[in-house]
Amino acid sequence: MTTVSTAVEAPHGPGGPHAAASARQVTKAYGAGETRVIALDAVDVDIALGRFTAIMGPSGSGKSTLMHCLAGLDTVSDGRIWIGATEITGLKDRELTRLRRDKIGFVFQAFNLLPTLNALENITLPMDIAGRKPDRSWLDQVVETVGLADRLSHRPAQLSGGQQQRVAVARALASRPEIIFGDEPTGNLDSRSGAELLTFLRRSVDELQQTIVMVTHDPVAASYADRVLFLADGRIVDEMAAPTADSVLDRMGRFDGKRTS
Ligand SMILES: Nc1ncnc2c1ncn2[C@@H]1O[C@H](COP(=O)(O)OP(=O)(O)OP(=O)(O)O)[C@@H](O)[C@H]1O
Repeated sequence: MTTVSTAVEAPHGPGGPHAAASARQVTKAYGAGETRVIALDAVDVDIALGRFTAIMGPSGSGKSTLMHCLAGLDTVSDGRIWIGATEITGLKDRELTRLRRDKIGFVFQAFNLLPTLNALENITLPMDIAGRKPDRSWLDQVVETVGLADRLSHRPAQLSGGQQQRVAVARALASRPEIIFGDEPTGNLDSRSGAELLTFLRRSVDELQQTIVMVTHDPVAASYADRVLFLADGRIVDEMAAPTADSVLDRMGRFDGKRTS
């Protein structure tokens, strides 16, 4: 671990120039007294820039909590978090909202598309709301990458679940966020649509240099990542580079007596 910089304006966070996000000694506790739960226990992690990272672990191990804290959707009880060079712990609500809007993309299980807008309008909606003009050539590249070029004028109801989720991914990619967080983004998809979506996420990393962090229970989904972080009881207990579905399944099997979904 490198020395933790205290300057908010530092050119990079404590993980160095190749970290898109970093956590240092992050603890998250819910409740108080006898019902107090330590969801994250002094977690240190760096999320590699331009890479695809999966977060796995048994149910209740703290995966969603870690992702929500890294993405500034939840506050930490202790410790510090950076997105790129910007420390987000301690930011005021308004600054955090702006940072999330400008630097972070989200893909959740629910697609959250507006039914009255077509695919293209849904993709550009967050930028329209922010008053930003989409970069046309980038948008074309994103639409091409996620394979939606011939579906742009369709409304969500005219698209399959997999296509709707691809619109949600394109929406996350459109503003070129520094980092995209996905919470079980393939959770509601059949296996074919899920595989398609994971291929698109992989391509956005390989071809568009996107940084992606994805929480998943599925070893096949995790095998699309460059690196898997394994959480247990609120701590990162292991990690794996170049994962395969079998190697991830094998590692998950060693969480003795714990449910994995
Ligand atoms: N809002 C909350 N209030 C109280 N406890 C919470 C809250 N959110 C999470 N927890 C607890 O924190 C721990 C970690 O939860 P978290 O949702 O991060 O786990 P997870 O690994 O994502 O689980 P799953 O795989 O089941 O989605 C669990 O013990 C959970 O019960």
